[in-house]
Amino acid sequence: MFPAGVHHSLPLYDVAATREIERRALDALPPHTLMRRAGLAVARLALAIAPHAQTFWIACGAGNNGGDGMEAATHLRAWGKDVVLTLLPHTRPLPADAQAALEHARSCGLAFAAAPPADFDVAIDGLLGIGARAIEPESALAPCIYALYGGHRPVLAIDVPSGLDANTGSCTAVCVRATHTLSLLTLKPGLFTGQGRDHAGQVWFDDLGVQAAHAEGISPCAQLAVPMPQSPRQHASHKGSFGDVLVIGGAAGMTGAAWLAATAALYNGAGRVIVGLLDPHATPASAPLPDLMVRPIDALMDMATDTAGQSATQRCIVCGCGGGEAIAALLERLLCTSTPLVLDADALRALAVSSTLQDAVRHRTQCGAHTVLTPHPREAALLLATTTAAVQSDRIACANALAQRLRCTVVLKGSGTLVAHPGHTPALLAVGNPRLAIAGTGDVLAGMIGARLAGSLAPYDAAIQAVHHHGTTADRWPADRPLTASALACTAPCATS
Ligand SMILES: NC(=O)C1=CN([C@@H]2O[C@H](COP(=O)(O)OP(=O)(O)OC[C@H]3O[C@@H](n4cnc5c(N)ncnc54)[C@H](O)[C@@H]3O)[C@@H](O)[C@H]2O)[C@@H](O)CC1
Ligand SMILES: Nc1ncnc2c1ncn2[C@@H]1O[C@H](COP(=O)(O)OP(=O)(O)O)[C@@H](O)[C@H]1O
Ligand SMILES: [K+]
Repeated sequence: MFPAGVHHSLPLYDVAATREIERRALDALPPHTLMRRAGLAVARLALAIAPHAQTFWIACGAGNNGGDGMEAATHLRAWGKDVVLTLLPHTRPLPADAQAALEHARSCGLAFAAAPPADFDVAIDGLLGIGARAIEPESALAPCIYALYGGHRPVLAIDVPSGLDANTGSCTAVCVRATHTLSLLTLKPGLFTGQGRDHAGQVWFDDLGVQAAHAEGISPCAQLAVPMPQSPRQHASHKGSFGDVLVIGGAAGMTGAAWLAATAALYNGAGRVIVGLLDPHATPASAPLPDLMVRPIDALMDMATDTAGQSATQRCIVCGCGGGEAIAALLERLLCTSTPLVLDADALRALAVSSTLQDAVRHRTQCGAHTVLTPHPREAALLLATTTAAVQSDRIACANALAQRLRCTVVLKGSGTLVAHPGHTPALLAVGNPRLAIAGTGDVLAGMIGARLAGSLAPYDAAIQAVHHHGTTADRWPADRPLTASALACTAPCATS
């Protein structure tokens, strides 16, 4: 058992895959072994979370998630704790494993209380696991769910917070808000994206000793990603070794967006950063740093579209940050180059309404050129001709669909950012926090990706590394220091992290 998050790259399995792994394990092990292991793991974690707690409320549903809770109860009771067990009313018999757990609990002297305790030190949520359907507000489950987390005590969710969709991280307003979740057998993607991070709290993982042996041939639906460590720079190098980032954007009133992307590219290791602003009145003197080069937009476009004399892989174009409507007219030319491209913001909006530009993106890939799109959910919805709510209701599927449709790398931003790339398992990064929900942080991410592409990283790796740096920097930001996009732009990744 260990905490899952930013330190380990781990496969994520959806419910169908988890059921198959569970079936194989159940076939291979003596009856009830898995649930006994699950119960012990839950009890151990509950005690680790609150070593001095005395009263544990274990809320059990009528499925196997409840069975895990009953097994946990037997251990906590044996360790001298006061255990209050409740069981949701049910009309159908319990599944066989849960029924065995119930009989085991009774044989250990445990009885079921008619109602939740008036007070408790720790609550354990065993109401619903991967068998959950969305809980409607009028559901008979609702009062129990509110009572679980309404006491402001630690809440340990077994496998999945009750009501959360384990595949997508979506839920209704009635869903347990846990402080900790112990994912059993497999790690579920819904714990890390959409609304999952708000409901799961700190996620722990226990494979019950079986996953690796029984997952053979079963593909994960995503990978909880940790980037490859960055290699230190060679001594025998020069500024050309680290590539040029060309930033094209910054229409009138939005020049800040281009400066943010450029600054982030500079701090993230680009050899040179050259900016072409679409605002005709902007002057080179307006650059926030003397390190940034500024060219008239026409000159920069000529430079961007002329790859003679320079290896195209040593350059990257970041396009669209504050680009306004003017960016659309430039995109066709830029898409014809073989230079790696990061398309953000207004470039994405232009792409969404033009099938010609979309064809050009696909064509680039056929020619071996790299394109990275960095939509937030609203931009992804425009590109997929759907609604933002539909994107958020299944972020993994939408990121995959967009990457397949446009045959390029897609970074779907937001809580639990996804990096999808045709032929790769989507990467899910459980980093970042709501302090990033401020204007300009997306421009910073575009620049961070651009610097890595200019440094010749493959697009999937460049995106994962940049999202990880962007998110972990925000996660480590001192609580008493305001996080702004410009401060975030001026952060450099460690060579070995
Ligand atoms: N069988 C085993 O030995 C093991 C089972 N495990 C546990 O088993 C869980 C899955 O068990 P189940 O498949 O029984 O599923 P659940 O325990 O999630 O419960 C499914 C039951 O709840 C009902 N239900 C679903 N949504 C509802 C809603 N919105 N309102 C009211 N009732 C609702 C269903 O009709 C069904 O009766 C896992 O999440 C995990 O906790 C794991 O511990 C591994 C071992
Ligand atoms: N609640 C959140 N949790 C984690 N990351 C977030 C959250 N809100 C925003 N972010 C991150 O902040 C960035 C915002 O990007 P974007 O919406 O494009 O902003 P802008 O267009 O203003 O630059 C993205 O990288 C996104 O993943
Ligand atoms: K649960």
